[in-house]
Amino acid sequence: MKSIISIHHVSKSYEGRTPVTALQDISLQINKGELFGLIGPDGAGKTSLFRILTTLLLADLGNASIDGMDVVKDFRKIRMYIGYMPGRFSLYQDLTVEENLKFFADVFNTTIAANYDMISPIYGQLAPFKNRRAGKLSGGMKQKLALCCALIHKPYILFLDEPTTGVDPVSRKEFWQMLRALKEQNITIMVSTPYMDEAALCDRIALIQAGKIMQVDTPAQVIANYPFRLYKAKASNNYRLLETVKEQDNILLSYISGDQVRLVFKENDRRIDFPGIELEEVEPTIEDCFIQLMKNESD
Ligand SMILES: Nc1ncnc2c1ncn2[C@@H]1O[C@H](COP(=O)(O)OP(=O)(O)OP(=O)(O)O)[C@@H](O)[C@H]1O
Repeated sequence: MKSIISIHHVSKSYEGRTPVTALQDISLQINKGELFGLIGPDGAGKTSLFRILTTLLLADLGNASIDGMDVVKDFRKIRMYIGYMPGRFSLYQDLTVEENLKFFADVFNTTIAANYDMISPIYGQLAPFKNRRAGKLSGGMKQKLALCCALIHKPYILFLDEPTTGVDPVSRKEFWQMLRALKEQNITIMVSTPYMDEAALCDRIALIQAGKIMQVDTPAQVIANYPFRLYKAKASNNYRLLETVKEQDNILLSYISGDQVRLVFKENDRRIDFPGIELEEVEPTIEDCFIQLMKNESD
């Protein structure tokens, strides 16, 4: 498959009293038409990578290209073909829905009418509120408007930085349906998220932590690559259970996930010195894979 976003050995640090290494030797290829997820917690380096790819920040080392255009030399050209939705949607709070959209259309020397077909399925939901100021919209509505603004010049590559952070679960679900529909129109989408459950909705994902890519694969293959048998345990007090198992030498991994403790045993010794626990083998989730890879990196 043809790659449309190519990243080669990109590194980025920020100077300051405490210098921060935000990206360490990142290499990635994103294929044409892919819905690609960059999955990682706050501070992992997602925004830094997005800003380098959208020509807003220079890498210290390495290079990247968008559809054959270099992010440094060809930055003007790239900006015409990409759409970027930054984290914390960059809307003008005092402008109305329609004024925001018109502003972004003007920036790209186009009009809402000329590109209405591109945004109509999403803008249709916003139309009843077109005279409302952006600052008075709900999180889900802001998110839809920000997506329309990123799409108004008909880009064929979209960069969406944490578009679902702080948005309610229903809007999150709707948003992913919109992304699927955009993918059907042959738009390549690179999207970042700290929500591990959203990883399953991508064609391929990169798991990023502390500026390093730990694994790149399809969500199903990331799960298939999990190297251990994983168990869930429930007890009357999960925190006490966790403290107990951390003292035991037959436990390789232990952490709380939701209402249970997740456990990986060394070899086959499944002894737990805690009364009345229920133990059951489970399929790993992307979050389990992430935690295991993080542990690998720190060992
Ligand atoms: N302008 C800056 N100056 C100094 N440090 C920075 C700057 N921008 C980001 N960082 C630091 O670089 C690291 C990576 O930040 P980045 O914003 O790229 O990560 P992220 O995964 O997008 O996280 P978040 O969701 O919190 O923005 C973090 O430790 C962050 O504090």
